[in-house]
Amino acid sequence: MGSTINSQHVEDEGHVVLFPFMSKGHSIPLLHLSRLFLARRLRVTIFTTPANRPFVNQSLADTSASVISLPFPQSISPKIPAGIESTDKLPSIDLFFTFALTTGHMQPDFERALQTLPRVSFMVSDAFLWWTLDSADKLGFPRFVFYGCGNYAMSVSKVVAENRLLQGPESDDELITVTRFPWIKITRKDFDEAFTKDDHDQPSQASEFNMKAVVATIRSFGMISNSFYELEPVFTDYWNSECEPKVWCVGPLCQVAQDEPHDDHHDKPIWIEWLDEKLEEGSWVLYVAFGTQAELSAEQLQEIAKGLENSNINFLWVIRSKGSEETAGWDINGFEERVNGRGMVVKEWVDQRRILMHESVKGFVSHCGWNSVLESICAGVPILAWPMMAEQPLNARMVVEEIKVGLRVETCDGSVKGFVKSEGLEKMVKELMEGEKGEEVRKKVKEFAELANKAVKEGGSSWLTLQSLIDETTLSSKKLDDESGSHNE
Ligand SMILES: O=c1ccn([C@@H]2O[C@H](COP(=O)(O)OP(=O)(O)O[C@H]3O[C@H](CO)[C@@H](O)[C@H](O)[C@H]3O)[C@@H](O)[C@H]2O)c(=O)[nH]1
Repeated sequence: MGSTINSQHVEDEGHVVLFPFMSKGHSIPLLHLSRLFLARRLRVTIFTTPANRPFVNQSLADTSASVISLPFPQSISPKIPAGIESTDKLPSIDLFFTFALTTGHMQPDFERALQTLPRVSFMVSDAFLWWTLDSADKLGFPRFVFYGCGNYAMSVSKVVAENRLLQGPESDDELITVTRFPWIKITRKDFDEAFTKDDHDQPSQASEFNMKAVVATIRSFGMISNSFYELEPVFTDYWNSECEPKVWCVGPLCQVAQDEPHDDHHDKPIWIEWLDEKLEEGSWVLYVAFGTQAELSAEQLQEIAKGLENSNINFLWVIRSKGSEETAGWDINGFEERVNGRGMVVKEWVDQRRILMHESVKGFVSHCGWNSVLESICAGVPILAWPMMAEQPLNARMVVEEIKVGLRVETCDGSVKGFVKSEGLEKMVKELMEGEKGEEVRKKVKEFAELANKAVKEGGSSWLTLQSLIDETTLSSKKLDDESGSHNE
């Protein structure tokens, strides 16, 4: 799947337009998906914005994908600082909905650009770019919605919303049975406050945005899920028998990168060298990282440092590069000196998948962003689940309670997104790396790693699903061409 695709080899079997949402967690999987389309001989055009273009270009440098950037309409929302075109660069995640709603102003430019392209067979655009459905409708091609999350989170959220389950209990921590899946219990805290505290007389930006995304999803041709059937069959079957539109599981998309070669002589960051040393010593390493969006307070960072230091476990901790202000207020240098040799702190962008695949890495403290969950599963590394926002609490339930490939960090008040004291982290880190429960989840995650690998190989469930998606859409597009007598350029 990770083979080099160059323009000479691509035959024009159809043309797909991709429009990823402007955040790393949403763009990375769609960039992987574009490689799969290229490998199936489709022409690929990707839309982005000027500030995101270098990342897209770099990710697809060895391919024939065309990249088009449209201006980001920053002037519409002066609260968004000039030059910020990605949610992971926003000064605060509180600006998320302003940012997401602003993207709607890109529609006229998007449609003008689409009109200059060869006939489009179909489009895949992020669920957060709801307005792209209208553009596809106007220009007469089907739109697939890309949801960055898994089918468990999608299905549970749908059942909870439809049955108004969050409105019942008095306390935010009270367990609520998810009626359609009665073995699953959630709390109000598993969901973002933006959605649970809405005032009906004055709908929030969050509910306005949510409504637009949901309505556009229902009207779309299909949904593309970064998951594989064997990971969550109950929830995929539920969706495809009781909900619309159909979901097509074509993941885990991170597997696309599995065969990408690393030039170890010229491309070996110090943290990989450090992991190599640990492997030579025969020591295991815990990887600690919380994705590209999570905002941790200085106090929380301090407790993490203390917990890791006291655990006596080797660790590699990646702190978001944006966060120099996040690390203010605690003595990171003193900490690094004290754990020298046993722990490493990195404040740069890393190749997370490469770290997880390293043989020395045997555990992952993760916020349970869906990409991190999949990357950990594919690498056969068990997770210490520490959800922080968005659908991460549901992903954490899936990881710990449903497929049992991880344990949960201990919050000091027992609540889903509560503060974690150093003792709660230390205890669970030791359990994950050295305890019996850790051993059980390590065994289980390796079973899923094998299933993930099979799913994307030729003849596997995701491989076949992708083929049927392409067949269905490109055949109908060709039929339209034949009927109208037009041709692809
Ligand atoms: O230094 C870094 C930091 C991140 N990553 C990659 O960036 C992605 C991060 O994605 P994810 O783990 O899903 O975390 P978020 O960035 O927090 O993702 C957002 O998007 C996800 C997909 O919709 C949601 O599941 C999350 O809740 C939401 O916060 C992963 O592929 C990581 O491998 C790197 O490669 N290097």
